[in-house]
Amino acid sequence: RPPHNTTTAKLSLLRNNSFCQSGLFWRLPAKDTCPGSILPLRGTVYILYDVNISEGFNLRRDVYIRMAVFVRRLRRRKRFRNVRLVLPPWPRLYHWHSHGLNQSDLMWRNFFDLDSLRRYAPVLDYDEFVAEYRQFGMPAPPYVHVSQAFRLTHYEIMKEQGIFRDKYERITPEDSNGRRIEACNENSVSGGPLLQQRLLRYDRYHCVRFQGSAGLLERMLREAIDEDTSGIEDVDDMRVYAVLSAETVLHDNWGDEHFWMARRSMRFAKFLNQVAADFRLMALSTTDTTAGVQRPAMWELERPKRDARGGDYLCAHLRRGDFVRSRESTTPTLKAAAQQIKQLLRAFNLTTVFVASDATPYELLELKELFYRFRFVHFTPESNVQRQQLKDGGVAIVDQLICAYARHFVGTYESTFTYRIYEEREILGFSKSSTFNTFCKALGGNCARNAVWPIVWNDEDDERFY
Ligand SMILES: C[C@@H]1O[C@H](OP(=O)(O)OP(=O)(O)OC[C@H]2O[C@@H](n3cnc4c(=O)[nH]c(N)nc43)[C@H](O)[C@@H]2O)[C@@H](O)[C@H](O)[C@@H]1O
Repeated sequence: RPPHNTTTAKLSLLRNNSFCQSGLFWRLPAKDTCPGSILPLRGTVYILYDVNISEGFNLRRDVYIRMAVFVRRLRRRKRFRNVRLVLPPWPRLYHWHSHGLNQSDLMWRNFFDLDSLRRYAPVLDYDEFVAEYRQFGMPAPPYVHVSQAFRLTHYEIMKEQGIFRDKYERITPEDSNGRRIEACNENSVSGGPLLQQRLLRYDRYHCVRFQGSAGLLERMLREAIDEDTSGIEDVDDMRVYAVLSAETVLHDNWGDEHFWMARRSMRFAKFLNQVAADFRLMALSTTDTTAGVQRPAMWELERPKRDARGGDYLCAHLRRGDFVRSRESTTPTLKAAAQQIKQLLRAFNLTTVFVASDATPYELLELKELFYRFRFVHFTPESNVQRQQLKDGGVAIVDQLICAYARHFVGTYESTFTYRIYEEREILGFSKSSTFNTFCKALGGNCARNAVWPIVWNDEDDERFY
């Protein structure tokens, strides 16, 4: 796709612009010729981002946190006071196997409560962004003009004289031996398919070696804004930038109070919570009250607690799929997993196990047969209508929400799916011992355990941290 020429774009917009006839559409227009709704958008910087195409749902959630913490902080800077983070449409993910479902280009509101996200950081779903952007007077497609797109890639050698320094540099698509650097291929979707969006064009594409935390992105964006600014007359223009392979960016401070505030703001969409609550009630006789969990209407009202009891069931997250082959040495067989679950059920005097898994239906049947003296519960959508509504991503979230309310939880070694359940239980107020548990390869083995990253609270006004 050829880069779009900015000047041509500006001129054609000027000709067609029915809203803002007083000047270039992204400048502050005269009050009498433009809709009042766009005046507060003066100087907006829209940051679009996307993630490596092969990453799964739960790592993507972590990348969101890095970006959300970053833009919330960035808002403090004068040039970025109107910054917006544009949420990348979910492409069809590698793990979403179901057929007959519309699973590409999904908006975040299919999975998350956007109002809740927005009370932490200024975010827009992609279609909201396009609608907002069009108010600037874009009369016809392509509506969105990204002035610079940055495809991030790692440095080949991370340490200089043994030291890991924050740094970035724009590079050419070939290495010093003239070999093409695949990550720099402008037509590749490996950094995320964002630039393929039908209504979007970009002007300049940079391949960037990047090493450092989200704070370093500010420098990269400032440099871009400086390049795009010719003088006093366009210093406050609206700008759009895109960052691809944003998983390259590290957390400013992983696991601190900012991480946890952003994480707590990631409440799931209300209808997913309802499906999970109905299932917990009907299949597991569990309510918020009987489980003793905290879940105020707003995440800001949550407070530290450690006395959640959980429903009368144990939850096991048993990762199968690619883990069976790629992590063979740490992933238990079905039989070994069943042995470990049964030992835990006896230890906690429970009779019901809820299993969350990406196992095939055949594997699930095989597993169920190993629990003939216990109750084996697994969630599947109750109807085709519900399956269409939830999609594979929603089913996985319902699984997580059921595990989050269990008396005891055990998860899979090095699965981000398991880690997100740990976090949810930390927020809900469970004891660490009921949460941070990991399957071993075999019963009784001395095995590697997942890291324990407990929640960090700040119950005072968070403004003082900036
Ligand atoms: C090593 C890496 O691990 C990463 O997996 P990992 O961290 O477990 O976790 P995720 O990145 O979320 O990817 C696993 C995906 O598999 C499905 N899945 C896994 N467990 C369950 C479950 O209990 N219930 C349901 N309904 N679905 C499940 C779901 O679509 C989920 O997003 C992968 O994303 C990478 O591709 C790579 O394999």
